[in-house]
Amino acid sequence: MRLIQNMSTISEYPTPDNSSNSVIKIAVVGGSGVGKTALVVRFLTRRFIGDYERNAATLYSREIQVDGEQVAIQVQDTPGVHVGNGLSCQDHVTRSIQWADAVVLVYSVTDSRSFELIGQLHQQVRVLLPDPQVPVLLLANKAELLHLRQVDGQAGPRLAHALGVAFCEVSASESYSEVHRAFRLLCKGLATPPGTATPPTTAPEKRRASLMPRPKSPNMQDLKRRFKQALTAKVRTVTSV
Ligand SMILES: Nc1nc2c(ncn2[C@@H]2O[C@H](COP(=O)(O)OP(=O)(O)OP(=O)(O)O)[C@@H](O)[C@H]2O)c(=O)[nH]1
Repeated sequence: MRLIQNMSTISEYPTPDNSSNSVIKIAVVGGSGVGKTALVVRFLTRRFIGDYERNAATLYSREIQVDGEQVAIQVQDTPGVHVGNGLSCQDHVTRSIQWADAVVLVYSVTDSRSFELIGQLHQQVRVLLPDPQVPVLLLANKAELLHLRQVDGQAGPRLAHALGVAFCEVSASESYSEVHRAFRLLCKGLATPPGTATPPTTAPEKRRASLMPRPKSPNMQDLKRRFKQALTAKVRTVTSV
């Protein structure tokens, strides 16, 4: 991986529990050569760099603005997966997904096999991150290569709808704004509104949980009443024997 200015590459792999609670963690997964690195670099630096070595899993860190708020994000660019006996790179992908607050599933519109992988990858995401509130984005890349298109323009939105995830079609090479919009869409729901920042001691799971609807708090009076009723019923049963 060449050195990219204005962006810190932290390490090959994130340690799941030591990152700050105020960081949004995004895992980018998909088939090989679909443009994962190009997309991440485009999003974080605005630049398209066309030539990368094969990705061996790189974690990028950056601060971005989401709705006027400065948000720290970490993006895990994972190695491409292949279909064989199951998915290869399973371990890398598994660890990245487990670590993430949000997931981007990438395919290239010029590669139908990368599209066919999405179903399995999504299944893996839902097993590893069963909370339905975890944002997942299906991202179709290389949209400008019209003459090489293998995946129909309607197939992506249809699949996204069936999986219950967001969808964007972009070209990392042609458009920074499309890529930026797609990632922002993902970050939007995760950015903590001003004045409601969670204390840094809170575990990352708690922040995710805070996005879920809270169960109604139990009414103590009602609980006492129900407890009393249950006891009375038991006493009645015992005395009637
Ligand atoms: N024409 C075009 N080429 C792109 C686009 N995005 C990426 N590419 C090219 O696709 C190739 C693969 O891009 P990468 O970003 O390395 O893909 P990757 O998914 O990270 O690949 P792995 O490291 O093998 O997992 C490179 O030659 C990129 O220049 C795009 O939007 N349009």
